[in-house]
Amino acid sequence: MTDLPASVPRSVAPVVLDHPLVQHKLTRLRQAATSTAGFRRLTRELSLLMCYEATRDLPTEPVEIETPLERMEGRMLSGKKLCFISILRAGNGILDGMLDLVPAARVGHVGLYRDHDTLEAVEYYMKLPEDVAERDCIVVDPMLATGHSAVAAIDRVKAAGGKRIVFVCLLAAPEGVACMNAHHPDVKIVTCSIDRGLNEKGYIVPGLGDAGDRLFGTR
Ligand SMILES: O=P(O)(O)OC[C@H]1O[C@H](OP(=O)(O)OP(=O)(O)O)[C@H](O)[C@@H]1O
Ligand SMILES: O=c1cc[nH]c(=O)[nH]1
Ligand SMILES: [Mg+2]
Repeated sequence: MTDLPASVPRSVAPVVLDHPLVQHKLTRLRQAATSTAGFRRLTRELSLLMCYEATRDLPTEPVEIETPLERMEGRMLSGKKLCFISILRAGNGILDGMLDLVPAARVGHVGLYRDHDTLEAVEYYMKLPEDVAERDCIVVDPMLATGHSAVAAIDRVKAAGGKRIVFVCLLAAPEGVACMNAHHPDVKIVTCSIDRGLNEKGYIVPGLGDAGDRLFGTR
């Protein structure tokens, strides 16, 4: 097989968090009997764990510090800055946990809803930090179903200059992963599970239902 030229982006394999804590919390999250409060708390806890993985490749630099006993060289995040981008509205459930870990990150919002009939993403709001081009971007949304919403959001982040992008979700469908790989093969997906597929209404199965409705108690 001939090697692709370096300019052609390749698909980055999705990272599935198979850690026991993640799987335990995800299973409780999926249960229909989990309350709105429980769903919100579990989403926040899972977000901390996903943030840990999504920030794995951030560069660090040596820093001289004094412990109470002696001088030493530690490491801290280098000058590169982070931007979290939440796909409204369910993305905000993940954003909260991410900001607990990186409180200084900038935040962008892309408002999209899925048209129930066409399953296409419809934009209703967008606000990104001006310097998004200089930041590492982590786009968050609990669900990657058809992939239309994530692809539309990342289209907009790239149009604004965003280059290094990771996409974080609780659940992905194989269809959504394929859609992302087709449109944004340079974007790494971090998820807690790749489920079996989509049902006739475009819901992830076995899934967890409508993430936005479960987070905000709107149904
Ligand atoms: O991959 P897709 O097929 O595009 O589906 C995933 C999208 O659907 C849900 O949003 P929804 O439209 O329900 O909006 P909400 O967050 O306001 O509930 C979910 O939070 C994703 O944004
Ligand atoms: O299963 C799904 C698919 C899209 N959006 C959701 O909230 N859940
Ligand atoms: Mg919804």
